Order: sequence, then C-alpha cells, then structure tokens
Amino acid sequence: MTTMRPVTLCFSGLDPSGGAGLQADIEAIASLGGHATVVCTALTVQDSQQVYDFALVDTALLLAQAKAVLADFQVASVKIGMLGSRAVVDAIFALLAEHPHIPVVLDPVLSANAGGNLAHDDLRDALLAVLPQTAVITPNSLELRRLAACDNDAAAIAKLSASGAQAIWVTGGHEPGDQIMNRLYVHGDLALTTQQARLHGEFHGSGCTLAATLAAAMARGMTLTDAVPWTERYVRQALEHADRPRSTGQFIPNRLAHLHTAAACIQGLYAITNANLGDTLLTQVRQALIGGARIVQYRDKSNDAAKRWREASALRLLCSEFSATFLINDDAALAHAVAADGVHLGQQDGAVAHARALLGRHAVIGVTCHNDLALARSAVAAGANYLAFGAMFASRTKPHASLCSMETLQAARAEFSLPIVAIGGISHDTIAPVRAAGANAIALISELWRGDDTLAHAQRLTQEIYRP
Ligand SMILES: Cc1ncc(COP(=O)(O)OP(=O)(O)O)c(N)n1
Ligand SMILES: Cc1nc(C(=O)O)sc1CCOP(=O)(O)O
Ligand SMILES: [Mg+2]
Repeated sequence: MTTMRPVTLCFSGLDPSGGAGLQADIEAIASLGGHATVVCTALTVQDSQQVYDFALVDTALLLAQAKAVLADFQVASVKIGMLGSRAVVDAIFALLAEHPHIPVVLDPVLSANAGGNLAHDDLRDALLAVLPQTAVITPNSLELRRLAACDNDAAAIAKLSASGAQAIWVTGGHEPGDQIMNRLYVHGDLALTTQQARLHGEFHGSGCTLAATLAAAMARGMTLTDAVPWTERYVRQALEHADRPRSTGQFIPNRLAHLHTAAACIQGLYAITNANLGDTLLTQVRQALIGGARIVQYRDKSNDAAKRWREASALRLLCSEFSATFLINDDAALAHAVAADGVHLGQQDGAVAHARALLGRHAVIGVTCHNDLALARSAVAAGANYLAFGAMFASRTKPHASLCSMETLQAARAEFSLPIVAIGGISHDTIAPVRAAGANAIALISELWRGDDTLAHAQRLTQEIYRP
C-alpha cells in the first residue's frame, strides 16, 4: 500500500535568508498538510534587506532533478517561482508539456520585493510564451504591468489573457492605501475581489508563500475560488506573525506560526506537577510526556526560589524534547526567567496585560475562570489564550475549590473560540463527559500521579481523551 500527502513540485531559488524561495515553498506546503518536492533553479545571495547576486543552476542538472521527482511521485500540482532566464523557462515548460494534467501555479518572479534583479533580460518574453501552460499566475500589480509591458492593469490583464493566461490572481500590496485589494481574473474576466487591511511593513517572500500555498490548495483539488480565500487566510497569519531580524529591512513571514498558537498547543492531556513528586519530578514528568501529555504546568507553591528556578529550568528542557507546551503556574517572572511557553494565571495572580508585556505576543497565557462566564469574557478581552474552568468535580488537591457545572462548560464552548481547559477532580471515568461538554484539554493532578506506573497511566488517560 502507498500513502502520500498531496505532492507539489516546486521550481524555485534558494534564498539563504529563509524568507523566500524554496524555504517558503517547503514551509507553506508542509504546514498545510502537503509534501513539497523541490527543484533548485538558482542560488541567490540575499538577506532581509536586498538581493545582491544570483547564479542559475545548470539547466541539465535542474531537469534531472525534476525528472527524478516526476518519475517517482504522483505530482498533484506544480509551483514555479524564480526561473531566471529563457533557457530555464523553455526547459521546464518542455518537460511540463509531457504532464499536461498537472496544474501549474506560476509566480512571475522578475525582481525581489526589496529591490534587486532576479532575472536575465530575456525572461519576460519567455514567460509570456508559456502562459497557456499555466493554470494560474500570481503577479503582484507591479509584476503584472511589467510582464505585460503595460502601464495600466486593465490593459495588462487583457494582454496576458490574450496570450493564453487562463487565470490571473493579482495581489495589490504594492498599491497605495490602507486597504489591499486582490483580484482574481478568469479568462480575462474579474471573478473574485478580496480586501484586507494593510499590515505595517515589507515582507520578504510573501509572494512565494502565496503561490506555494495556492499550489498546495490545488494539489488538494480545491477550485480556484475556494483556494484563493484559503490561501489568503494562511498567508495573512504568516505575515501577522512575521519577525524582523533588524530594525531596517523586511519582515520574514512566520509560516509555522499556526503550530504555536494556543489553539494548536492547548489540546489533550494537560499535566500539572504536584509538589509531592519530590525527587521523582523529572522522571515522572518524562513518563507523562511519553504517555502522551502535551502540556505541562509547573505548579509549586513553595517560597524556595532557587528550587523553583532549578526545577522549572529542567522541565523547560524536558518539554522541548517532546515538543510539549511548558507553562508556569502563577509566576510570569519565573516563566520569563526559564523561557517557558507561557503562564497560567488565577484571579489573584496578576493581570494578563502585565504577563503579556513581560512574555511577549507569542506567549500562551491561560486564565482561571472558575464557574463564571463573565470572568471568561474579561480574560478574552485582556488577551488570554485559553480559558480554564473548574473544579469540575470534588478535587483532592484543592478540596475547597468551588464547583463548575457542565452547563457552564457547554455555554463557554458555545460562546468562546479560545481553547478551553477543564480542571478539578477529573478522573479517567469522567474525561468523556467533560470532553463532550467542550473541553479541549484535560488538566489533571491527583489522577495523573496517583499510581506507580505514570507512563501506562498517562497512556490510558490520553487514549480516553482522544477516544472518538
Ligand atoms: C489549567 C489550570 N486551571 C486552573 C488552575 C488554577 O489556577 P489558580 O486559580 O490560580 O489556582 P492555583 O493553581 O494557583 O492554586 C491552574 N493552576 N491550571
Ligand atoms: C489547581 C486546581 N485549580 C482548580 C480550579 O478549580 O481552578 S482545581 C485544581 C486542582 C486540580 O487537581 P486535581 O486534578 O487533583 O483535582
Ligand atoms: Mg494561581
């Protein structure tokens, strides 16, 4: 039996800054559930500031790369980025002519966003000649006019459509104004217009990310009108979470941002440490992680700052080993000191805004809401990333905790899109109703650490959490 994610064959240049080119393709396609096979068309010299130089890969070598992939994989879409010269265009499109059923997304890369040429002079005419072989091209408005050698968009669309372009998705980020308009033309006619607020700054590799995402969507068999908004949502998120390596120059899109959102992190078995684990803390937490815990909260109410720092630092490393989310209870300063992923705050543990200022925009901040939707609304307004409700049942760890009803949990699920954590007195047998009421993650203390085989126990609890 063979299994394979939808495969996209990418022809792009290598950008050592990691913002654009092949890395953009791989990150975007992989994070959307596809598999990127990559043919390197050029080695470029660039950073987040500008392009300095490039060297095209030998055409025969490039074709050999592509043939190896095409012979071995069922390629479901092709994404074409930097080609650089007529010789490369001609070679690649001659090969693609042997695979006419594979949709081709062409990003007509002529120059870089930050300035700097990425093509020989003969590229423009060569691209015009192969337009009939493309399913869609994705120029920004500057590339559109340059490719068509027209000074207005309408004339450029008409010319490229007459040259055989079936669909043209023009992005408007280079036009003035605080709103960006993107337009999809099919056979020369306007088929879809979308609008979004402009993000501040310049983004390195935004066009590559967009074209690769669109190709990933087409590899899944999506229609263009479905694929365009899907692509825009993903690209927008990558740009909203972009980082800037220096105070000048461009932002580098964060195409993996969604993997680190609270929605992705706050799911499954949420292990909270117990002070009575003593010297076995690390070994027991390791067992819980092997058994499937996805979140670990360090909860230690002692005043021993040195011990708290030592244990939290060790747990930080341990959780990284398992790509698990590591949070600190109560103490944003300790979370900062040990580079935890975030903090859990009770109603007496300080403001979300204070923790956010200290830990940054990517930190996961959870807030205790007891049995009270009004507390949850305040937490959402303050910028919390998840909401914790409890105690769901009488808790051995916190016998005096007030109870939260299943109705509150259900109402919270209906009202809030943030992940919901249920806590307090939950056992193996009560996981199912709590999950059914809408909890994304199940936080446990006594039930998790009560036996002498934490690994097996965590496995059973994890299985119960994910039981369909
Ligand atoms: C996931 C989770 N939910 C709730 C709590 C309780 O926080 P808080 O009300 O601040 O009580 P303490 O845990 O600090 O005693 C939690 N820790 N984790
Ligand atoms: C730490 C905590 N907070 C609660 C709340 O209701 O906010 S209940 C609780 C204790 C959870 O431990 P156990 O799984 O042993 O009941
Ligand atoms: Mg607290």
